[in-house]
Amino acid sequence: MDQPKLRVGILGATGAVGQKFVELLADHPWFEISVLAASDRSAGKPYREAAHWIGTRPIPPQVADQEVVPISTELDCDFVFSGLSASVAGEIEHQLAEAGYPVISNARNHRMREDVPLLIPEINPDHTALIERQPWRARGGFIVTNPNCSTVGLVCALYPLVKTFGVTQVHVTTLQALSGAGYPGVPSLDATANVIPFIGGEEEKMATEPRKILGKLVDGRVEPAAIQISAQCNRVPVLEGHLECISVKLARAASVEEVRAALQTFRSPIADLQLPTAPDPLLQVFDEPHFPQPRRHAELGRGMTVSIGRIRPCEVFDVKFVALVHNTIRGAAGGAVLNAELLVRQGYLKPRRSLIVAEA
Ligand SMILES: NC(=O)C1=CN([C@@H]2O[C@H](COP(=O)(O)OP(=O)(O)OC[C@H]3O[C@@H](n4cnc5c(N)ncnc54)[C@H](OP(=O)(O)O)[C@@H]3O)[C@@H](O)[C@H]2O)C=CC1
Ligand SMILES: N[C@@H](CC(=O)OP(=O)(O)O)C(=O)O
Repeated sequence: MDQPKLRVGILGATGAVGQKFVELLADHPWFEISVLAASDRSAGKPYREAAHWIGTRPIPPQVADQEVVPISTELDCDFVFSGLSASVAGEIEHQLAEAGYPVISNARNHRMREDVPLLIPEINPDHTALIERQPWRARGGFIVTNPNCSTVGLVCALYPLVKTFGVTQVHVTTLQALSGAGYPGVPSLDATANVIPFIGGEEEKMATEPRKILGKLVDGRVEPAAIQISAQCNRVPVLEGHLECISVKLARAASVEEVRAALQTFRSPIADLQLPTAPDPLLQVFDEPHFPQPRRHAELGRGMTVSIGRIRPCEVFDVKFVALVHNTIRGAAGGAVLNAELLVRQGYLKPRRSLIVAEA
């Protein structure tokens, strides 16, 4: 890109997802970190003191001593990424959009709002048109969200089948990593050598979010896809990577080989946009019967690839397989960064100063 880097703020920069944003944005070719914002507990401290750093690489040196600031409507940046706790994200993101900031959010609060895109660039890049219906648009502000981490893996795996054969019913059972619960997350006495068969709100999100993402944009509104989804969600003692066992009823009959071919040959509609964070290919299909595995494959495509394996006939529906998604990269910070890259290419993200000058 032949223009200066856009200056970004990270809301919730000290949290588990905020730290992933810091890692992914430290050397980003289009964006530079300008603001690190968190709660009053962290404000005023250097980032290395405020964040309990859980990354496996050191804190990027350019932000280690940067002061964490409180969240306000006068942040010195062109747009913000939100990795805020859902307990506060709804109100804060709303205020920032109202103040004219584009908000690229990872939190659940605004995902199902009618005028907010629930975006996976490889699946529904056209849904960004919803931005034009948002009440904050005239002042330059808007909100775009990315889906729940398990939803992302499910929808990426389903999309080629939806396009090629149609899908009517889905049953999915998840095995979700501990990092999905943030830090410090699940108590060690619950998590160690154990499985917890409940993640609050997760099954409801998996049943509803895919219908919006796979929905069609008609007269500026999303008509949800008519797919029935039943989800069962479990927390397992894995660090990163949600594994999902998926059974699918197709709208028209297809052999396992046809299903495999649809997944293997899927080409993303944004493949030619050369977005820095987009994986190529989006889907990695394994033939080995014991793949994909979280420890071995979650990092594929720098954590942005969705891996698929064990494609076989289903005795109840038509076909079943396993999918793996990196929950804090593709399912969280990396997904949001890719959303922002698409918004740059579509002309929605620009230097904020130029908008303010144009308004004056
Ligand atoms: N972990 C994951 O895999 C995924 C998480 N998400 C979502 O991403 C968001 C962040 O999750 P995660 O990083 O795990 O959560 P954490 O609890 O680790 O981090 C929460 C962040 O929010 C900040 N915060 C909390 N209260 C306030 C407040 N009153 N004002 C300003 N900032 C505040 C915290 O700042 P401070 O440190 O100062 O308290 C911290 O930076 C959540 O909405 C979560 O649901 C989505 C998909 C996947
Ligand atoms: N619930 C997810 C993480 C999460 O916070 O999801 P959401 O952003 O949809 O609330 C997990 O535990 O793995």
